[in-house]
Amino acid sequence: MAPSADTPSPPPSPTQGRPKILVPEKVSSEGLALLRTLYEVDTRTGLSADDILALIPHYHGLIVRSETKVTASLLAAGHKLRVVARAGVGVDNIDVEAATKHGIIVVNSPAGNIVAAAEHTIALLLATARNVGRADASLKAGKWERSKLVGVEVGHKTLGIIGLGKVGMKVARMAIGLGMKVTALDPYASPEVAKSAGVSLVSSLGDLLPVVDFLTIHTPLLASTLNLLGEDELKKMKPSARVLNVARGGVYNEEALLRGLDEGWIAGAGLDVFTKEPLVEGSVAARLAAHERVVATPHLGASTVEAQENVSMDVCTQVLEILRGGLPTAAVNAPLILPEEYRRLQPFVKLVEKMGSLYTQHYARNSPSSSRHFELSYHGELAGISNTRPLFAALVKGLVSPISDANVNIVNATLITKDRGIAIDEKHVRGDGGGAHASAVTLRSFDAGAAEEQVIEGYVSGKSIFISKLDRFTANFHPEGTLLILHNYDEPGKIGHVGMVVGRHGINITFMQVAGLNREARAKAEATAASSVADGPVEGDAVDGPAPMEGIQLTKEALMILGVDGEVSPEVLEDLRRAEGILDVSLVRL
Ligand SMILES: NC(=O)c1ccc[n+]([C@@H]2O[C@H](COP(=O)([O-])OP(=O)(O)OC[C@H]3O[C@@H](n4cnc5c(N)ncnc54)[C@H](O)[C@@H]3O)[C@@H](O)[C@H]2O)c1
Ligand SMILES: O=C(O)[C@H](O)COP(=O)(O)O
Repeated sequence: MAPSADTPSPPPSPTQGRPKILVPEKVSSEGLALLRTLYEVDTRTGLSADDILALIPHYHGLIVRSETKVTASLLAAGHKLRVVARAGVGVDNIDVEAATKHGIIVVNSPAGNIVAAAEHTIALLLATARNVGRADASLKAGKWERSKLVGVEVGHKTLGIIGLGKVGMKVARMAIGLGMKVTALDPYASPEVAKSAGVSLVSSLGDLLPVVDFLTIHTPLLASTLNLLGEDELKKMKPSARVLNVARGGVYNEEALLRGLDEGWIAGAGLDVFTKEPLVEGSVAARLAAHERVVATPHLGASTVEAQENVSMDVCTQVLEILRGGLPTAAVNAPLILPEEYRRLQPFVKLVEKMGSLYTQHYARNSPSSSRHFELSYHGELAGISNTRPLFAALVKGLVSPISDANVNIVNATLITKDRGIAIDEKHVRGDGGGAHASAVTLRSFDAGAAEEQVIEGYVSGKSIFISKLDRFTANFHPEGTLLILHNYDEPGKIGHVGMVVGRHGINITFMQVAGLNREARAKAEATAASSVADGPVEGDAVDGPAPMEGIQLTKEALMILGVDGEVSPEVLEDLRRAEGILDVSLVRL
């Protein structure tokens, strides 16, 4: 696309064959100096979106922070573009899918600004506690308002953290250093790591919200975290509580937070991020930032000299490598599958990713203490494949995608397992012929705390993927769409009752399947039932887990798998869990 007459002219020095990199935001000079040894680097801040669109056809690399919107049309206009680098973590301003489509690599710096974000959270914590912003403004206005600006101490108070990942854990350690008690909610955090840091973990918002004096959020913005804290949740907190957000705008519902501050259900807020940045005059976000009980900063979490040097070095090193044909260390969209392996492995990659996601949503929900040791076994023809790297990466992607916005690929999969304390062994089971199928995959999770290992088995038929086993149950369903998985006693009337509950909430069932106990489990259950009938109950016997209604019903357990259309609210799940004979219910989005 040729630049139009009213757009800025291309960079002054005509290229002498050296690749060119456009930097339209403030990026630390350390990394840029490294790039200048080999390439032509143009730092041009203050450009409009149209300016960048007009200039982009001349550039091989683009380095941005969170302000530049790297849209599909900008990427399409970048005929020479080979890499887009995000000097920071979040890539929500980049259309990664469009970049992948155009073969443009997107890289970021996953860890360069963690300390900066955590320190900024602590700065907002203390500023909200001691009215630092208001006091400063009042003094600058020539006032001396000591009695109006009395604050509260943070020492001995309870800080609630939602999301105990890289930033959350750093905040926890700093807060403990300030003498605070720290309680966190993160269903996927390691209890061992939390315990060793002195953080107590709770398993629901209901357990967290009423007890905290301060609340801070450190999750990514995902479908599951958007509006995580609305009116109902904020009203569960002490009216003296203060809330912080240095993660992403949208995790607190901004309208509810504004009302909470106006009506006094919440005492104050420290906000660094907003749903729309920069703020739009008159918007709810702008009214929040202007509120007298809010200390607000313009997305400064990562804005320290040190963090900017870190992220600049991280991404510039990668841009340097990519433009000379090397590999990035933190690629956001490196292909999960290499072209030559694509045709052969593609359906299995899809299957294994779904198995990982099914594991996290169906099992990890109930056993956050899982030691996260997995075994991925390949059976039949698949056992003969030597490069299973895409399958390994697909499992990691499936395991973490329901809880993280990390873009897992063959380049960063191992790094992500290390970061998250996940151990995966791969096993090639040659000679078993894949059972009933030409090739099959088994995922086992070993959990030191649980009585049994957890097993998911799957296979591919043509281009379709199927789950054939979930623990002791033999199944045969497509792991796709929204599923409700119910563990229940297999009794007459159960299906009708479940259908009624779901129908009452206006949810349409697209398919339903009952998965019964497999042969081995059934034989075991029958033996247990027979011996319990022969022995009779012994006084004082302890019963672990949900007690069967009668011994013989051990043989009548089943899984009911429902494919559903429409939104499944927590109330639907509660209604289903309350139904007689239902042992457990999980909602899985695949
Ligand atoms: N303001 C800034 O300038 C700035 C700087 C750095 C990072 N960030 C943001 O901070 C956030 C956290 O970054 P990180 O590097 O610590 O990410 P991370 O992936 O290391 O940690 C996120 C944690 O959230 C947990 N989680 C996911 N869904 C959850 C849920 N529904 N309930 C509870 N916990 C849940 C995950 O298990 C994980 O432990 C991201 O949104 C990132 O973009 C902002
Ligand atoms: O995602 C990030 O790294 C932070 O939100 C920082 O964004 P920034 O680089 O625009 O400061």
